[in-house]
Amino acid sequence: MMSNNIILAAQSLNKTYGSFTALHPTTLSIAKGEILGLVGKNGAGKTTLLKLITGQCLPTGGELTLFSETTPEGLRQARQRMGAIVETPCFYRDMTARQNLEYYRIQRGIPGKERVEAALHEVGLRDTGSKKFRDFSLGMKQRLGLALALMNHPDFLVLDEPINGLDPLGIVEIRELLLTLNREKQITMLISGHVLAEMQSLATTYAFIDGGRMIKTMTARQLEESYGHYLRLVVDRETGAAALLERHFPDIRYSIQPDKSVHIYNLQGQADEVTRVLVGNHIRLYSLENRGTNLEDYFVSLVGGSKDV
Ligand SMILES: Nc1ncnc2c1ncn2[C@@H]1O[C@H](COP(=O)(O)OP(=O)(O)OP(=O)(O)O)[C@@H](O)[C@H]1O
Repeated sequence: MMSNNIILAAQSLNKTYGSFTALHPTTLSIAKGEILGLVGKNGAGKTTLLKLITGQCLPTGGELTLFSETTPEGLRQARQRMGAIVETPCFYRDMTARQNLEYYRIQRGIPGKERVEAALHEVGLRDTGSKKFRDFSLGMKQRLGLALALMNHPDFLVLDEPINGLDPLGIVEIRELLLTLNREKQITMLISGHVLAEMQSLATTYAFIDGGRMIKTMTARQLEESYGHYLRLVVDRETGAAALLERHFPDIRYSIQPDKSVHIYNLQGQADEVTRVLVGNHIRLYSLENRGTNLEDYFVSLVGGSKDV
């Protein structure tokens, strides 16, 4: 009997097109509340896996369990609890955000006109008024797709490359929005992407796929540790500095090296704050540097070849 905590379980799930294997037998599970980042280069098989999950294509073999359901009828019902954007939804260029969502609400038989308003509110598009879809920025288009996926109050969101093509600000906005949905509405997520760094601070678990094969899964913490990025500090009193930092950053993970330098594994984005705390407390800071491999280089070391195709 599968735990209720498991939203999705794939067991040797695979897909071939004639003699071509788009997805080799894949085993994967997603627990409630998780944000799984499915990372792979173009053509790696991400969309194929997502389509098998959403029911947009049928597996050649293996088993899929969604919300503890495995039969075709059970899966159909389980998918009612999902929201997905796999392949960009076809919105009407000459209609507004509201008109587009209302169209799909009726098409999909989702009861309650207020769902449109609520979904627009959730993605921050309530004030787009009479602006037509054709005049939307890419970020707004992604948000509208997300609003569509949210209209049926899903417990599980499946999003194919929601961050692809966005500018840095757009990336931050979508990431914040997805994190809010995950935290406030406890929506479990499966998100694909081909740039590992864009998934950072979003995914709680990573699954790396290449050439149709799932090559590795790891938690965000394991990723952080294994790609070996850290802040290296050299100070006059290393143990005093460490104790001080522990008080200011309760989640800090560090080690003191034989050469007395301090390596901090999880505060890369807070180097200024670390400096301020040390200097403000009369610790002499001789040097502070960001060290280690770049995240995308680590990705290439996992999957091989160029960073992108
Ligand atoms: N209907 C199909 N018939 C034959 N081959 C297909 C079909 N759909 C996908 N493929 C092939 O399966 C492989 C995996 O494709 P998939 O779309 O899953 O990759 P992806 O990782 O999502 O890449 P992208 O980011 O480009 O969408 C590709 O080589 C693709 O050409």
